Amino acid sequence: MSRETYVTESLGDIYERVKTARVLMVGAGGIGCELLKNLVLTGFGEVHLVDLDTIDLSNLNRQFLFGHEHIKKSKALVAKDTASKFNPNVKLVAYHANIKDPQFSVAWFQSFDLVFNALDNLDARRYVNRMCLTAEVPLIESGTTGFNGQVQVIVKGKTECYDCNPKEVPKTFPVCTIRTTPSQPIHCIVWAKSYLFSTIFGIDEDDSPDLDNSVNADNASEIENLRRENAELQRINDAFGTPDFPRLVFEKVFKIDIDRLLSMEDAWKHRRAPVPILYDELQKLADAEVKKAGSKVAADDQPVWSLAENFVMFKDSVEKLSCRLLELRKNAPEGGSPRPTLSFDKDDDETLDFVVAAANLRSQVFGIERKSKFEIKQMAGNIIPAIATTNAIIAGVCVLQSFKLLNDDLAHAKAVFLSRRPERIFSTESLQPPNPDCAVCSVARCGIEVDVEKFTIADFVEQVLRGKLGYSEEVSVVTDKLLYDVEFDDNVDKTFKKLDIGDGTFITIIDEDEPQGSTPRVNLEFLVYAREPTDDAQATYKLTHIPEIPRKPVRKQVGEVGGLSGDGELPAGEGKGGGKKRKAEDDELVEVSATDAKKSKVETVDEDVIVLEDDEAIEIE
Ligand SMILES: Nc1ncnc2c1ncn2[C@@H]1O[C@H](COP(=O)(O)OP(=O)(O)OP(=O)(O)O)[C@@H](O)[C@H]1O
Ligand SMILES: [Zn+2]
Repeated sequence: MSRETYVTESLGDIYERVKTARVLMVGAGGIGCELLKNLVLTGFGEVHLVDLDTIDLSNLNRQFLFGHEHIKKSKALVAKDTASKFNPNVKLVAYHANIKDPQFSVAWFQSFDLVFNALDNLDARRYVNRMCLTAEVPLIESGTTGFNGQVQVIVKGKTECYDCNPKEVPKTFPVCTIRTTPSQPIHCIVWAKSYLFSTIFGIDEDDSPDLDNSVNADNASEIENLRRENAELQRINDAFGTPDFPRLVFEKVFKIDIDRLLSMEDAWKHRRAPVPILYDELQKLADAEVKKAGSKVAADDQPVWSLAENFVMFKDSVEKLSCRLLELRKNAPEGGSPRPTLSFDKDDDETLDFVVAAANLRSQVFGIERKSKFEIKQMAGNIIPAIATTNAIIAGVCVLQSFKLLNDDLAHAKAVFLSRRPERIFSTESLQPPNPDCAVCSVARCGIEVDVEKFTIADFVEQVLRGKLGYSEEVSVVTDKLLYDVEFDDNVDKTFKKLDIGDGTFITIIDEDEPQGSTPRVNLEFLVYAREPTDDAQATYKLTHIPEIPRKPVRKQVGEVGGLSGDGELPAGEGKGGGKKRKAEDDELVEVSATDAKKSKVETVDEDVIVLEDDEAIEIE
């Protein structure tokens, strides 16, 4: 019997719909490989897949569409080639690209019946969520962490979207723990990865962290020290790429800075004082070890490296990364901005070696246990081991949920949770209606066409928001950062282009005007369409339509929660009051949230913390 006969027998009438379905799968990693296999074997008519990454050795244990011969090749293209052999009747189209690229427009999203997310980061998930809401295409969102997994069905206006529930708050470490009093290996790893690495290789010299906003009575001296250390590091950066550079960095962070810490005698009354380490001594130690062990020094990632091995790797990785960055800068377009930088990637051996060696050397200084490269890779990459079986189960659930959508049976679609609890592996929940306070789905939407090289924030605020749409002074303009509000007008004369607003950028307008007895208007989300530059002196714009922007509903009490009723429609007037979502467990999916700029601005006020954002950047508040 042919495959088609089996599928017809098991799926019955839905198969006709499956055969003609045109679907998009974003991400071809752990879940994506399993999902693509399922889609192809089920006989979905046309599957488009997007992944920006290339195949890494560490993917092969579970991403079974890839083999050794594919390492460094595009995940999307190889996944397509391998899976196309499973079922020649399925049309596969692969893109080696970032889903955020402008080529993937709203119209392109609209051309699909369904979108599947098989991603590994919050930023891309949120982006696809928004695109699907804008394009009004159903989204099946999935994720796994170790033995846990979940699938969520998202349909605009009918269910919660990905952002209806706040995501876990970023894990933070106080600045003083990281900078002055580390006591655990993770503190040294965070220092190496998020502070030292980005100061040397990541931050444009013109754009060093602005700490002014963060100075408060408690951390003023700390911030002052940090500022001075940054300035010193910048000076060392003048020697970037020269043979002296690794030594200068080493002496700065493991001797000069430590001596300065030691001068704060009070700090060491009740704790072990750090002990600086000396370049020349370690060089001697390393020479002796290299003589004995030859090229085997620090070759392995399982054993904990000796002090000398960490020293050798530190120098070696600083040299290699400096060369790499100089090469990037050499090849960057003249006057182009931003200047090239390097970012930490746990799968990039040279960046990992740097973090391992720098973290372990710092651990030595503070009398903390050193860790192996293998362990540090997990800690620095926030890795909970991926489990192939979890991915396979979740990918299966995604397809089962997609049948409900293709069959127009949203009422029977569910949010599905997989966990390792012995009494119940699966739990399900009815889909909840959108959260009326959600800043992403409970919004008005509109497209705006502009010449981004001419149109400024002032034009936008004056002509569009105040002139055309009747907003008051009390309004904030936000992308992934705050661009404008009544107290922040630094950007008013900047063009959209200068602020990185281009084709496909979302701009959110938050109404903060709360007239007596009324609520503010819901957020308005603009999607920018960049127009071909013209010679017009006037900065003009065109809206796709005049949006209706209703006022926010008056907040409901907790408990007024309604699931989808039998016919898949919302019970009239019901909203999500909260509390219905599965309770977070200790081992729940850990997502490090890059909350929207406006929100994080508020949330981190007065905090003396380092915030690890989703993109692993360091933010010092
Ligand atoms: N913006 C994006 N556009 C396209 N693909 C993306 C984007 N962000 C992430 N991805 C892809 O999503 C996939 C997620 O797969 P997975 O969670 O298995 O991660 P991985 O990088 O393959 O594995 P690991 O993180 O465990 O090393 C990756 O292949 C990644 O390249
Ligand atoms: Zn929402």
